[in-house]
Amino acid sequence: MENAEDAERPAGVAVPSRDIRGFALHDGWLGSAEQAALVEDLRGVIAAAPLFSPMTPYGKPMSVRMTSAGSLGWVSDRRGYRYAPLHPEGTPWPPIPDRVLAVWRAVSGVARLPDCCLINFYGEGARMGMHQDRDEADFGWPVVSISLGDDALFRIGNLERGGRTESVWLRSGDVMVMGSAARLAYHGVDRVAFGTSTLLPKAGRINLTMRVAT
Ligand SMILES: O=C(O)CCC(=O)C(=O)O
Ligand SMILES: [Fe+2]
Repeated sequence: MENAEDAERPAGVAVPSRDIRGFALHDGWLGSAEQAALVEDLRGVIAAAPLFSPMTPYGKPMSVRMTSAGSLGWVSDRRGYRYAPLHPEGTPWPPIPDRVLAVWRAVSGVARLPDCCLINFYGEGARMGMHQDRDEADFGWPVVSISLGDDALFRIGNLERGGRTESVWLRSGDVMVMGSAARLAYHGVDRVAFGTSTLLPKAGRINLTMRVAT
């Protein structure tokens, strides 16, 4: 028997294992071989579009290093946050790997494909403060997140800054969909438990977020 929530889910879209304030978590979505293949794909992306430390508009470099794949990439500098067609070095971003797009197709529930995959690399001590993802043109599209490597303590807040928050550990292979109620919720990464995974040769964590930016 279908429940109301399943009735709203388009046919063929995976059912999440947990729902935390609208953040739909697919625990362990990717097996270890798929994770390793994704890391190989990302090596190619990073070779073409090297990781860089974005400067916040306040003039402080972010602790997370970033790059992107897709027709647009997310950049930040003294002018602010935005999506740009070129890497800061002046080259186009490489295409989003098919294996990454396959995750979007399986969990996003929408037919349109993302035009940006932001790649975050968390080295030792890196974190991400509470923020909303709101540089996209239309918040009707979900954001799909893939975690690879070390465990991360992900904090979920509210539609306004402040208030009661809830935290969840994201582990290598977890996939999370941030849509509808969760799309504009504040969120951040308090810390990464460095060295908890052996997926990446020098430890650390990679998080991919696929977005429809335009
Ligand atoms: O690293 C994560 O799990 C979240 C990343 C994030 O929120 C972002 O890139 O906007
Ligand atoms: Fe975010």
